[in-house]
This record gives sequence, C-alpha cells and structure tokens, in this order.
Amino acid sequence: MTSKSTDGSIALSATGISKNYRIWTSPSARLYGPLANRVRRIAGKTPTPERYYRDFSALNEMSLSIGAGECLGVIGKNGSGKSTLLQILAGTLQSSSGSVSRPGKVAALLELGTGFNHEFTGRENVFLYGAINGLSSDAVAAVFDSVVEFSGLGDFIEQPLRTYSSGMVVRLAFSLLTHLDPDVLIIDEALAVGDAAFVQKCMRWLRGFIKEKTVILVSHDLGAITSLCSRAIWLKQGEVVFDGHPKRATELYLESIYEDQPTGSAETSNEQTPEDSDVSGKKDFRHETLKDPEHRNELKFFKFDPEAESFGKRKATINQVELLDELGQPVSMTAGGEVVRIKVHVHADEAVSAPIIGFGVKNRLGQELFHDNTYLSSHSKDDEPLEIEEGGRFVAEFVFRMPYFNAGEYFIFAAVATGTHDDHSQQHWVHEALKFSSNPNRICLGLIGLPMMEVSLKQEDS
Ligand SMILES: Nc1ncnc2c1ncn2[C@@H]1O[C@H](COP(=O)(O)OP(=O)(O)OP(=O)(O)O)[C@@H](O)[C@H]1O
Repeated sequence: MTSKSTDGSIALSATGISKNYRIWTSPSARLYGPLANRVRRIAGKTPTPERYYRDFSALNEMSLSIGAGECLGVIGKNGSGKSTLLQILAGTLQSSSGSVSRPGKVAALLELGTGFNHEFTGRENVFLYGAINGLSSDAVAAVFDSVVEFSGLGDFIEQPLRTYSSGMVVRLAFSLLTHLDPDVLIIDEALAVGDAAFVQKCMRWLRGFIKEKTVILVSHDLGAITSLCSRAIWLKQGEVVFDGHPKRATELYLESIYEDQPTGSAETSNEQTPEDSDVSGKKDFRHETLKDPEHRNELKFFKFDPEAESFGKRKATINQVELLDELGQPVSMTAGGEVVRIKVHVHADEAVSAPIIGFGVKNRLGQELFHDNTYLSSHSKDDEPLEIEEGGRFVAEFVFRMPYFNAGEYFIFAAVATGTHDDHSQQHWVHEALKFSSNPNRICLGLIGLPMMEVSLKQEDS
C-alpha cells in the first residue's frame, strides 16, 4: 500500500526484510549437530541437518513505508512477528536480509527495561539512556527534573532499578521518551503494564505527539488501534495480510480469530428459539456485539511470577500457573465471555495424598470475586484419591467462560492443599500467581459481569 504521509515524506521504510531463526531439536543438537555434520562431510556422507535443526522464518520479505505524520498500528496473534518487526525497524535487532532506512531520529519503547542497567539508580539510568540516544550530559541535566516529574517516581529516582516494579520501569522509560524529541516513536505493548492513571497521562501525551510526528504502535487493545492510528497492518506468520484503514484491519483480524475457533457444541444455532434451546455450551447472546473492539472486554495477562508472595507447609509447590485458550494454546490475551483454561502445575516436594488445587480472582483492593477448587470434582466420583510420590508432578485444569471485568488490575491466586474441603492444610498458596488488566467497557455492571445466555421480558398469563 502507498504511504499516506501528510507532507509526502517518508519517516521510515523497510525493503524486503526477513528474520530467520534456527530452531534446534535439543540443546545438545546445538552443540554437537554442526560437528556431526562436518564429520559426515569428511567421511564422504551426506550431512543430515534436519536431524538437528529447522529454519523458522519470523518475518518473510516484508516491505513497508511509513509516511511522516502517520500513526501505524500493528496487530496480529501471538507469534505473528509484531515484536520482531518493531525491533528491526527500531534497529535493536538485525534482520537476516533486507534493509531499513531511518531518515529521522527514532526512539523506541520495546521490551521492558531495554537500554536500562538494573543495578543503576533511576537517576543514573536517565543519564545512561540519554547518552545512548545521543544526548550530552548537559542536555540530560536540563530535562532531568521534568523527566522525574512526568514519571511521578519522586524519591524512587534515587533507588536502583532492580527495586522497581514493572510499572515503575515503564514510567521511567516513557517519561524519558517524551523528552528525547524523536521524529518517529515505536511502542510495543509497553503501556500494558502501566497503572490506569499513568496510561491515561501517556495517552494524552501520545495524542499530542501523533498530531505532529510519526508513531508505530503494537497493541492487543484493538480499541486503542482504532482510536489512535491512521493506518494499521495485520500480520500473520511474518507477512502483512492487510494494510489499510484501522477499523477494517481490526474487523478482519477479529473475524479471523472467530473463524479459527471450532464450531460445534459452542455454536448457537440461529434457528433455535429461546424456549426450546439448551443453554449449556452457548455463547453470550450479545456475542456479536461484543466482537466489536469498542465493546470487547479485553483481558491482558502477565506471565506467572515464581517470585510472587506465598505461604504454606510446602509438601508441594506450585511452579506454574498458565492461561490457555479454548483449544489449549497458551495465550496472554483473552476477553470476557470467552472460554479459557487455567492450569495450575504442582511439584510434590514430599509424598502427597488427596491433594486439592484451587484458584480464585481478586481485584486490586483484595476483594475476592470468585474462586473454585478440585475438591468436588475429585470426590464426587468413585475414583481413588490421587496419591503422588515425592518428586512427582500433578496439574489441575479449570475450564470456564470468563466473566466480564471493569477496567482495572486483577490477580489470580492459586493454592494446593491436602485434606478435605472443611479440614485441610495449605501446602502452597501463591497470592498473585497471575496478574491481568481489563480495558474500560460497558458490559460489566457489578464487581464482575456474567456471560448471559438468554434474557427475556414478557407478560405472564394471568
Ligand atoms: N530468538 C528467537 N529464537 C527463535 N524464535 C524466535 C526468537 N524470537 C522470536 N522467535 C519466534 O518468532 C516468531 C515471532 O515472534 P514475535 O515475538 O515477533 O511475535 P509477536 O507477534 O510479537 O508475538 P506476541 O504478541 O506474543 O508478543 C514467534 O514464533 C517466536 O517464537
């Protein structure tokens, strides 16, 4: 697609960029594979590289030009190549082939903490980051107070970065960017970890910046893409499959997500009437409306934190909690109303008898919104209770339709106990095993909203 630059000049362009990765079949294949193939060659035999690795293309000969003044949104499923593209455009990752032209000054907010030294204080990092971006120490000193003020970090600016939360690192990084005066700003989902007030502040700044300069933005928040961007590209397996109006791009992308979902019991037949339908397995009847980016209740999950605070007698340890989609694929995004799987993986540090695994969701005030556990399902059957030997592993999986959440941050706690529902001893309880954030929406009216199968209003016969 031709670029829609406001003054006709190009802010950034990429020609035929590809990124290939070599995926080794095992760590030892990486060590011995090249040697084994060399020995085969010397012995006059045909090398067998396929036994040791396969080549994987994360980006495939992509050409793109972004006009000065454009705000380009980049969307696509996990692993479609968005971060790879942004890193290559920003110059922090070398492409395997192709070239990038950057006529102006480019600043990027990519993977959290990139360009920072975690042993340095916030103050030292401001000067370090400024130097990396070509600013003299006098120039950094001149904007230092303003950077700290924007960040809202206060006295924390004198503390080492390793003591910062991920939200604080984003505060510092974004505040720095606002003072670098770039021509092109590249942002990769980084704002997703900021708290609501700071994200609002960044959005206000970004809207002003977009009016004058060029922005490239990756976001799973399709509402942000449609409201901020003048153009959007949709990536699929390292290729641009749509380049054009953001509204159309997000519509096509969402359609493709729903097309990829299996049909069957979860599908609602249009011919069913409310009276004769069986609601089990149905989607929310507002499903079509909720596909719309404006209404979709996006939930962005962060990875399991093994360092999260926990307690318990530790006969068993929770070592992973993950979010999967309906098909069992690990995901970092989902939405209210969708079927998800929460998997809790546990290691038995000692022999464990009849374990119970549970999980629940709390809001940031610590109010519990819902919880559940395996006790009923594992004790309502005639099955023998689970007996796990020392060193063994076990896992619980909860499959349910996500409720709707108000805008804000939430935590999933996970726990493993032994005993019975009424008399048990906690072995490991992880307070904030998974964190997630919810976008503003109008679907959730209470603390949580329920996926609603049917609603009717009618007069009863007297
Ligand atoms: N260093 C690496 N070695 C091997 N494969 C890699 C490497 N970095 C990325 N990949 C692969 O390249 C593909 C594209 O990754 P990339 O991070 O760009 O996707 P993405 O669209 O940004 O995903 P997400 O939405 O999850 O952030 C993925 O399949 C990923 O596994």
